[in-house]
Amino acid sequence: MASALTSLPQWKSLAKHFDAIRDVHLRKMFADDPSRGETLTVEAAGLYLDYSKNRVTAETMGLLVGLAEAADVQGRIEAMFTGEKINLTEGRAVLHTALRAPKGATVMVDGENVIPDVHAVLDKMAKFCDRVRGGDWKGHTGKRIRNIVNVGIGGSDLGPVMAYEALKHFSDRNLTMRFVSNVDATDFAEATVDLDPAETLFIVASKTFTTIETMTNATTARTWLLAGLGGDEAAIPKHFVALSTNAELVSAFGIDTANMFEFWDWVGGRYSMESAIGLSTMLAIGPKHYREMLDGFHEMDQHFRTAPLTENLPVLMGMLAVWYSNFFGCETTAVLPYEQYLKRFPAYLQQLTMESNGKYVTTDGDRVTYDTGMIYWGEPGTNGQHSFYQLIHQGTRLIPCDFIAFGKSLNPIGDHQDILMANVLAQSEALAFGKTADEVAAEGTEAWLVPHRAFEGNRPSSTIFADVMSPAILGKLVALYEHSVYVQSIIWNIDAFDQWGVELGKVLAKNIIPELDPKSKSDLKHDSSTNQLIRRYRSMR
Ligand SMILES: O=P(O)(O)OC[C@H]1O[C@](O)(CO)[C@@H](O)[C@@H]1O
Repeated sequence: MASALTSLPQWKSLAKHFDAIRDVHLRKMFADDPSRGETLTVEAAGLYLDYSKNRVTAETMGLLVGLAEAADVQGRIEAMFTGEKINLTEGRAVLHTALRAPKGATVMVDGENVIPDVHAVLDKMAKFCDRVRGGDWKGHTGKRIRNIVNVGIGGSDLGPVMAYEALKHFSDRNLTMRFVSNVDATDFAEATVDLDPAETLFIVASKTFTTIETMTNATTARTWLLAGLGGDEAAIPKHFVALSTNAELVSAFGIDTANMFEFWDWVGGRYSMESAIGLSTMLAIGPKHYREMLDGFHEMDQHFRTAPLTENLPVLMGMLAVWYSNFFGCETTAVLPYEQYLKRFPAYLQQLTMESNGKYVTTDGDRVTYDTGMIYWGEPGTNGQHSFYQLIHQGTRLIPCDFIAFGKSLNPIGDHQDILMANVLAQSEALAFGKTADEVAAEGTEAWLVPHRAFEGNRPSSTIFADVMSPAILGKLVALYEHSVYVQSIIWNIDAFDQWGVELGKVLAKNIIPELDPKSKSDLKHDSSTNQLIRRYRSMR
């Protein structure tokens, strides 16, 4: 049965257009339209997007925008910003944009303006951060806090880690920041091996406060702290704070709810890095820089909400993703930041993009008849050039790339920045234009070697430029990808804000835990493979 999406006339026009341009080389596109490097660009909120090295023409972009209009992208954007319950399967509004709205804004959820609550939590976080950073918040023995350990996983870890790394330049170097996420005890052991419990503050970050990895690590942290401080339970409130939507479970865990920083069910885990989940970020960079980050997010939000679709950065990026996923059949997108501070950005994006758009059921409950979310991956340049770029240049798969680069370095030493920038420019040029067999032969290459040394090119990429890494730019970049993900989900008619796909494994793991005990008498009722692996593990313990 054809789906509503693929029956749209706009979809059909795109399919027809795709047949016409699928084999057109970027060399020809640039020859036919020598100014496309200037025209197929957009600049907004301090980000410059050059999408001219994509396998598109102005006509393609018009057709993609036509599809976005047909899918009512503008209406769906407004629905998100105004608190409609667009997370259908969980019956929730999706309002990460409210977290970064200014004090005077109004965003209604169930008849209540949530902005005063958002700012009350931000103010509470700022006061707390000032006390810790200023040395007024003392540990149990009277020593000031010098180590912060964020205990969380998924959205309660990836955003904080990524933001800490991204904004390290702005961070207080007197504070040691650590992040524990994996239930593998090695993560906890290595993160705390050199820390003095008397100077250590644990942030237990969990929206639900039920996540087994986080609760296991938090319990271990409690034991570690008490062991180091003579077992006095009175130490807990001075060394533990919680970030959660679940006051009841925070309290049951033994953390004073006065030391809990709240957020709400309309903030998805992977959209929460600027909620209370950002406490570690605020501790590292301070409340002023944190506000600058929120303002950066907000500027991109405003752009997304108000700019015409043809000049709307997240819309254009989202529609390009649809183009590559559904027409070229691309399976992955590489995100390649030429900025060392963004080294964890691809890992962060993996959750944002794949937990959001890894869905095969439409909002109407039907199986989709087209591909949805692509696989996102990447590494900072130039490191990736010396490992996996070979496959992007000469492999058999088409991998659209997002290059992210900056005009200035926060560490301007010698000619590093020019060399870095020359590389990012060279990569997108080489990918697009390649090197023909004739060009290779003309260099005197022996005939048998020519095919190996030729580059067919026609590999698409987008380049995003910003001035210099800063809290505001980070906010803009994250918001850009968040909104691009949403645009894709609108076209595909999937719920980008639930994550039922992670549930089954959680339930099965809970069942298996008691079965791992070698003394367990319970009959193993799994498949023969799982049964045998459990028996093996029992004997290996
Ligand atoms: O913050 P919590 O509730 O511990 O959840 C952590 C992560 O687990 C998930 O629910 C997936 O299992 C993510 O969506 C979330 O970011």
